[in-house]
Amino acid sequence: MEAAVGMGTTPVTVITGFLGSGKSTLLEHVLRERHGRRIAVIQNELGAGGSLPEQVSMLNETGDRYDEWVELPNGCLCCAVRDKLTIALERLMERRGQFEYILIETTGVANPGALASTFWLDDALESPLRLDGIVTLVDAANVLRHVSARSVETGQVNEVVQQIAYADRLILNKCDLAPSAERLDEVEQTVRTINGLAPIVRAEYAHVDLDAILGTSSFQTQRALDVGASLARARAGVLSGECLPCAPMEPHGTARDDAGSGDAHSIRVQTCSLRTDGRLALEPFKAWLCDLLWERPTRPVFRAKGLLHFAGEDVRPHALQAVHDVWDLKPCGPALVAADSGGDDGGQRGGAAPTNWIVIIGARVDADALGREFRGCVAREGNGGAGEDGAEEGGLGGAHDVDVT
Ligand SMILES: Nc1nc2c(ncn2[C@@H]2O[C@H](COP(=O)(O)OP(=O)(O)OP(=O)(O)O)[C@@H](O)[C@H]2O)c(=O)[nH]1
Repeated sequence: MEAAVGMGTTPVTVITGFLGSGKSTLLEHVLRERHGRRIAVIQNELGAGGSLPEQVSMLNETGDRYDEWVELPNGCLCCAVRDKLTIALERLMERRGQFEYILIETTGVANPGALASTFWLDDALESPLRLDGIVTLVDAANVLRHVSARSVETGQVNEVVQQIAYADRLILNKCDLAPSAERLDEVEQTVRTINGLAPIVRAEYAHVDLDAILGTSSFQTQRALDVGASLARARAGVLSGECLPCAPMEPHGTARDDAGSGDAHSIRVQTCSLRTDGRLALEPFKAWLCDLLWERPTRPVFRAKGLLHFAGEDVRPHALQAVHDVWDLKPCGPALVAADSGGDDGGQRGGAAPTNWIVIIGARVDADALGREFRGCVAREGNGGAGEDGAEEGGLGGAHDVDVT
């Protein structure tokens, strides 16, 4: 890794990539490695706006947490909360001596070009900060379907393509989920046609050599402007079918991001955050989840995360992670400490009823219906919840038709 910060500027690396591609996994890898740097992290997640994303992504099995964590409010960094990003960066700069590097994790639908411009458009940030590079995670298991999603009416370039096009470094992640080496080569070739310049590193669980992504001084303003111009021409149809094999998007058209900022995201991504108190019945919850992820093609779910509590022996909170049709459920953090009620508590073994959270990101999300269904999973007499065993040790998971097409 490059040793110098250079002329007193603090380098910033932007970590981007579509929903579930492995950004938080990379962040955890970076923060756990012995790299000798004090790193401040700015995290921006779509969804709850409360503490759920932080709990899910940053609590490990022993309940460790990281310091120097700045969480931005709900909304996307590239548009709705861009001003908040500027303020967060300015605040961090007041504590400059306490860290040497800044990492920004964007939402899965951010446009890194809009984000990068923050660094040359804001005078207050331009001199103390230096955008070192944009690192884009590419989900080897899902990227082909993402880049080929089409919208004949709009001809829009989608977020996945933008994120790949603007990258200074590309991580082809989730290589373990590719069905064959040939398919992986095909995925890499497709990525290469969108961005022919950025080095590509293949990875599993975002395990990469940090020298390949940090301190690379790889960001160039002129290249970012050129990429922006190419994408704009592709959007206008000029480059359709030439440089970017991607231009069109899904038939459900252009959508404004949830926060209604005025910056259009091309994928109609909607987010809903659900919560319910009590302990959930494991089997009904699993059945609902599988139905949600696998059986509703007209309302696809791209991503779900949750912090859940089940009835049964294992009273530890469980983190749910789902990306398209693959999901897993693992214990995270210590069990809630509460006095055992001793009697019939409707499956609330472990004492006071805990709160379950789930964030669902998808298309045509019907929050009311999902809320009812989620609440229906609370353990009670008759749905197998009260008194049944909880999640198995080591976690549960599911995969359905995991294909790269
Ligand atoms: N099999 C497999 N799973 C992975 C890999 N990398 C990450 N995951 C899993 O994929 C899920 C999503 O990973 P995250 O790191 O949370 O993805 P993200 O890009 O931060 O997600 P969003 O912030 O919601 O966009 C988690 O369950 C990870 O454990 C990988 O290389 N292989």
